[in-house]
Amino acid sequence: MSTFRWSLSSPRLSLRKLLHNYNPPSLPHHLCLQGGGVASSPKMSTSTNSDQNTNTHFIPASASTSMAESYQVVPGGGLCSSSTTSPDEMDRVAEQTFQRYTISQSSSDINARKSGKGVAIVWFRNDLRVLDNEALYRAWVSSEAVLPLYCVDPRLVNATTHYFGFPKTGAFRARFLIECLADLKKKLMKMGLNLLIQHGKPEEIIPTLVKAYGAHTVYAHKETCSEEVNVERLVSSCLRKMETSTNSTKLQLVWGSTMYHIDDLPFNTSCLPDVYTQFRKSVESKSKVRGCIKIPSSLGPPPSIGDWGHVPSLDQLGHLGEKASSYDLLRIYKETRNGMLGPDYSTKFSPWLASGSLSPRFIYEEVKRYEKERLSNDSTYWVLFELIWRDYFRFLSIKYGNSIFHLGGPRKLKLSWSQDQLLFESWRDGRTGYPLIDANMKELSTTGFMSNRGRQIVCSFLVRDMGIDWRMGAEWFETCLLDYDPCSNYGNWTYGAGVGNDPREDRYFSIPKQAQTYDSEGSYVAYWLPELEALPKEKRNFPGHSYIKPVVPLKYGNNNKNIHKDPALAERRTRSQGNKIKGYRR
Ligand SMILES: Cc1cc2nc3c(=O)[nH]c(=O)nc-3n(C[C@H](O)[C@H](O)[C@H](O)COP(=O)(O)OP(=O)(O)OC[C@H]3O[C@@H](n4cnc5c(N)ncnc54)[C@H](O)[C@@H]3O)c2cc1C
Ligand SMILES: Nc1ncnc2c1ncn2[C@@H]1O[C@H](COP(=O)(O)OP(=O)(O)OP(=O)(O)O)[C@@H](O)[C@H]1O
Repeated sequence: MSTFRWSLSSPRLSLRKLLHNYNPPSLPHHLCLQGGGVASSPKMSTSTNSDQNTNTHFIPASASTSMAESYQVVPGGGLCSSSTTSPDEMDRVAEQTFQRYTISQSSSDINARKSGKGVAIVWFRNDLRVLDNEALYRAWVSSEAVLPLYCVDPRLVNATTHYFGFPKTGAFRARFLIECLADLKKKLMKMGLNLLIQHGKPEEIIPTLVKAYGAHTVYAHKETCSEEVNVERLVSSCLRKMETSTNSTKLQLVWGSTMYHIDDLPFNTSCLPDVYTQFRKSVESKSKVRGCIKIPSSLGPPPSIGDWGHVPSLDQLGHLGEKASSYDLLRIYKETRNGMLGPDYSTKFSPWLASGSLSPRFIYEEVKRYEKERLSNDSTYWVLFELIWRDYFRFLSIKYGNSIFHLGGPRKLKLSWSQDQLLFESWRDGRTGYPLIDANMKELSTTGFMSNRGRQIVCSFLVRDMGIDWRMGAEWFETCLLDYDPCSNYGNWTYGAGVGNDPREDRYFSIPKQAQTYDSEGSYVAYWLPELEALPKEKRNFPGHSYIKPVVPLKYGNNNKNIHKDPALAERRTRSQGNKIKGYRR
């Protein structure tokens, strides 16, 4: 069988370590696009020690490297067509992808489009890509010289989450960001530009640059959540303050984070359907996904800059010495996507989508190409189906504003919740006594990733079995996730906590049932909890006295016999159960 694999072109990234952590020999090798190019972004490197910031790697002794080597997110995007893609091959696929999504300088109409004068700044945010980047394209069209800029904003990297004070950006995502920036810089240089990296607040840096280079416009991608929108407002207002009778510089915000463009929705976002299926059916039948923006392959020269700055190091992002620590898969994605173990069950596109290194429209075009050139089935469609979820949560964040971050959620429900620190910590650290929960939480803190199935299960357990304030879980995810995106994270948490737009009233995930269905042989739990490996397969998820005693009983379950006997914890548990019962009486 010919085999193909997903190949994002993406950052040389710590996700490699993540994948390194996966990969028991029994992994199903099946998830992949074929035929060339699934992404256009930074690349995932095979080299763990390839830059000076990468001196700390998490590679568990038990992990074999072969799978990690074989599951590479390919530079330049593209779906590779071999089971052992070499770096050379990946570079070739990346180059082909780049050609496909750019316009050659010799193309006849290319210069006809470029009419602008002076300097335009591109302020990169969560759009760390060159392909399908409308802000970059518009800046090029409207100027003689483009100045690409990234601001290392202390509010993102050296800050804490809103309510519970966890680190705002954990070590894995910080490392991922570094790799995305390094890759973006390299790509821009290849196109005759560079990336100016400055440390500080955009509202302070941008006006200074505008003044120094006489920039007439600042282009950036529009965000939707209040923290990011506030920064947009501050930048705009600082630019307005600089305005003189001869000089006015505008901040031009461009939409580019979703597969369906906001202007192509068949409704205003204030009337967005609250139920996902209605949203999906409506956009599928009435909207069209726009083509990717094709950008010239050469964009330079940039304005003359003395010091372009360096890609930040991990310690500059507040993580001194911390551990950050080919196959034809697309055709069977629908059957595998609920898996938990290994690199191949799902696409792993999310970190690149969240950093904007990868555009969802790019995936759309590549899936369509795969369908045309190879095959089209439920699985190929299902990737788009999942991407519509991502769009849905992004548009919901516009409709519901800050309520997605509030305890009562978009439905403004007044439920009572526990903030029991001990229970929360047992969840966070993977010590609840339920192997499926503990394995997932260990995977999260060790790699910065967790499967969608795992996220739903641990969310349900925290809010429904422990009765804990869902925002504690959401903020912990905000700290840890490589693919943290405020809309998808808080959207899914409000949904899972029953304060969002879920038409189902009590979305309870029964752990025994989930374990039997998705980890029937206990391979996943044994991978993350090696102490369970020696048990018979059918016992690994139900280890009884061979494992930590469960810290709470299940809401629907009869495992109360074996509950933790620590009286303080038991007392707290009773309280939190009380809260929970009260909380769920609607
Ligand atoms: C409690 C909870 C929190 C989550 N937080 C985030 C988050 O911060 N960032 C994030 O990108 N996703 C989040 N998700 C959604 C989902 O779990 C991840 O997108 C997915 O697991 C990423 O793996 P993948 O790229 O292999 O996904 P695949 O299964 O291959 O799906 C392809 C793409 O579809 C999109 N997608 C799939 N499922 C969802 C979903 N439920 N909601 C939104 N988009 C989806 C993602 O962009 C994903 O990359 C969360 C889900 C839950 C239940
Ligand atoms: N990108 C983001 N990531 C995480 N949290 C965010 C993001 N954007 C906004 N928030 C959250 O949104 C909330 C906004 O809080 P803020 O105090 O500004 O307003 P509020 O009083 O909560 O809301 P409102 O003004 O709508 O009543 C905070 O919980 C903040 O953390």
